[in-house]
Amino acid sequence: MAREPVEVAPGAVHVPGWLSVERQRELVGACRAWARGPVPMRRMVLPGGGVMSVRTVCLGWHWQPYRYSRTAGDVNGARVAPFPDRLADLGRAALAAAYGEGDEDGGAGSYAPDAALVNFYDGAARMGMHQDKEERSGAPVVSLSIGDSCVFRFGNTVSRNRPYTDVELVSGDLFVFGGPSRFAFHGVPKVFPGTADPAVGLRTGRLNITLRETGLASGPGAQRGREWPKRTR
Ligand SMILES: O=C(O)CCC(=O)C(=O)O
Ligand SMILES: [Fe+2]
Repeated sequence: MAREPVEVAPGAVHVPGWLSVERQRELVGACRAWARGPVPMRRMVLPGGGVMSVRTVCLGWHWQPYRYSRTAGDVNGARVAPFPDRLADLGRAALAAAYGEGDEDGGAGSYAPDAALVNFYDGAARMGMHQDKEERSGAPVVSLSIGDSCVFRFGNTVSRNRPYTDVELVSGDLFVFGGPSRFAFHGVPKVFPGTADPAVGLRTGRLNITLRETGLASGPGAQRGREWPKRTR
């Protein structure tokens, strides 16, 4: 059962226990398939040559530090898998759960995510404080967590330093950041290995799926990001 949403910062909402165990199992199965390709899940290489500890595969648009493209020039040159409609539906439901918004323009019903990053963390993986800022849309980011619990550090829009709030994200939790928090720094300083419920189908590790509106393509939904706060940085 979903517990009450908690507003961690203005526009940043944690909804514990939002995904049912069945839905989590389904997503774990889907992530296994997405991880195989056409662009395989891999550790991203940063422009300075460092290699991320998290493994990532993208849907809809390929993200590599620090831009989106349709093809994965940094992996195998293949075009990324299309963005699945059911993830867009899940994104709209997530926004409604976090913000309680309906079908009005700019509300949950008009959310049209077109890119997903699927991240896998083993027990030693971390993600440093960063902003999700390659999107041209100011629409919220929807984040779903499955498997091992972690510390999710949610900060401010000015720097990667304090003030920030550490939130424990548990399997099934939803976290949405939009509005004034859309371009806040955030990261994952710690994963707790072995804390996952085996019923979700992940023996070890943590999966995180973020849904984003890139604002990059023309077509339905492309202008909807205008309804959300414009990025300022
Ligand atoms: O793993 C998480 O909870 C956050 C992932 C994230 O920030 C990202 O993919 O940009
Ligand atoms: Fe992020």
